[in-house]
Amino acid sequence: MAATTGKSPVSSSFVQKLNPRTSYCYQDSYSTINLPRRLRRIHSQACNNISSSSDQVPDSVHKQAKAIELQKLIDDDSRDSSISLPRPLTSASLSNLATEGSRLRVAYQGVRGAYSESAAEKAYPNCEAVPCEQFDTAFEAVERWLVDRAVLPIENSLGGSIHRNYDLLLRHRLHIVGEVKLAIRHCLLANPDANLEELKRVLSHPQALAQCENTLTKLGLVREAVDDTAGAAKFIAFHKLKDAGAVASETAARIYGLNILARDIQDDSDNITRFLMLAREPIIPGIDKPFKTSIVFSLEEGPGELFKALAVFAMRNINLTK
Ligand SMILES: O=C(O)C(=O)C[C@]1(C(=O)O)C=C[C@@H](O)C=C1
Repeated sequence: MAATTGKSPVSSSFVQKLNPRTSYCYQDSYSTINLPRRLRRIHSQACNNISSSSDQVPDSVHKQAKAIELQKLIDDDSRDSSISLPRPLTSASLSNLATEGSRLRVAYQGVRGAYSESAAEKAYPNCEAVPCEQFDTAFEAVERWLVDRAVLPIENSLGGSIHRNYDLLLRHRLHIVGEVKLAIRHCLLANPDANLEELKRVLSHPQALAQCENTLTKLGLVREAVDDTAGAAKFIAFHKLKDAGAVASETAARIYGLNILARDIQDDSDNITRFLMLAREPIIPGIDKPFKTSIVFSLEEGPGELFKALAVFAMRNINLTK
């Protein structure tokens, strides 16, 4: 499918155009009547078939046939209780997916060479990382079954929590199924015919610019925020800019043919970003190993409300972490 080639970022308008009929079938059956997984799949096929019905046969005949077919499936399904519930991913099935070499498709925000792409590859070593223009597009790509997972940077050791991305988790209905920590080692990149003295400005993701605050101030460069680090590298390469550099990874330098003017320019050598892996279905925690569960809740205003809420965890010896 064009959206999964990994060559160019997926835009939200592109996601809209992709076979909306099939996607709606999945979505409708999932959210409104909560059909088991097997039925959901077949329900979408039924929708496709209806769309390609031949001209000679009256529509009512097709609809009746589909109704009978669907009723038979529901009857069959209710006889077999083992398949009558949606089947969430288990931790075992997840690790199989990663090691069997099946190419899991993982959406990330940015272009080739972004740190999120490296995070996707670290979490799922054999995956096909799918670049998306915006985070919303990456989420939507999972929700519409175009990809299997999305990657989301959530916290950085220097910059702290990425609040905008926490909000995205609330706006969408995806589940956190894993996390990876990635050491972020920023480079100052420039076109081969540019040199440090000529640089006046530097482009990058706002988080990356903030992580290199000291170095960039010392160099006296004007900061310009763009969507992702690799996008900045691509931009200065494409426009052959001589007065602008980019803060991005060594991988981005290689992909876009840029020179590395300085390495490890982040303010702290221990610069770690934590990324979440998101899926349509949750993992049901087992008892074989410790699991981390994320909870979001709000409280009434009042003395001791937070204390009382946190006591619920303390009394059950549950460790709280970020
Ligand atoms: O721009 C990128 O390359 C990203 O993957 C995004 C991002 C972020 O949002 O924090 C990821 C890691 C670094 O902390 C800097 C930028």
